[in-house]
Amino acid sequence: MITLENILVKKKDKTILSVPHFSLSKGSTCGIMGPNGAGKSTLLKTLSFLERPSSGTITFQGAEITGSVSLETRRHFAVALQQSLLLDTSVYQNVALGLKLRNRPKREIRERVEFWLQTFSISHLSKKNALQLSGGEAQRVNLARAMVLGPKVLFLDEPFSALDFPTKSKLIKDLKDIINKTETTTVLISHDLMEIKYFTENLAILIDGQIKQYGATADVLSNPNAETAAFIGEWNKMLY
Ligand SMILES: Nc1ncnc2c1ncn2[C@@H]1O[C@H](COP(=O)(O)OP(=O)(O)OP(=O)(O)O)[C@@H](O)[C@H]1O
Repeated sequence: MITLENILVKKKDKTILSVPHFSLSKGSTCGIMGPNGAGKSTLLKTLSFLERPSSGTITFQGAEITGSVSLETRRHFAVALQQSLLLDTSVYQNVALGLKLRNRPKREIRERVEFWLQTFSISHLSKKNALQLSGGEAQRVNLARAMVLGPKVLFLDEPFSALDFPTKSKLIKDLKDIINKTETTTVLISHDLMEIKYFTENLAILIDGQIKQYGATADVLSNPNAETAAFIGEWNKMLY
């Protein structure tokens, strides 16, 4: 789906991301874990074309993306962050906004918004102001707002980290079901091993701007290499 080759991202002459090769297969769920400042958000911004690398090649669905990214390509991606950044209007309008900006017909907007409000179990909040929601409700609206656009790739940067355990586990389960059904390729940055273990098929361990291990999540966690073990080792042993 997306391939990176010889990617370097430099900030103020310092290399903060160096990825010789990375590929994300269609319909997969990929976790990214690593210490604070390792470059996880930078990798996510590079994969989602929000930030252009200093050098290297990015391929999307077999076509190399050079120069500026077309609006059409950008529209295949959706990003949800830890902070839901909702607008001061109703839940319905927040979810409808992206479709309105794409000039979709009114009837289609209504049908799609209603479908996604229902799918995320937030239909009852439709008329409520989005700034008056709990953290869990706001994150559901945030994810509905992303999924209503029918993205091919969904990028999630710690979307569950501010939620309490029951709220988080219910949302993760619902989102996993949705992603499986829609076969949406998904990238999840998380610091939570349980989240990663439940949600992702593949896992990349990023340390000091480099991917130190990448493979099936179960393999990476059960057979960590020395660098992965030094990062997650004790925690992994305590939990599993
Ligand atoms: N605009 C910038 N200018 C200079 N340095 C930057 C800039 N953006 C990021 N960095 C640096 O790049 C490194 C990687 O940042 P990034 O946000 O990608 O890490 P991260 O793994 O997502 O961190 P965290 O887990 O704390 O969110 C950090 O050392 C950060 O300080």
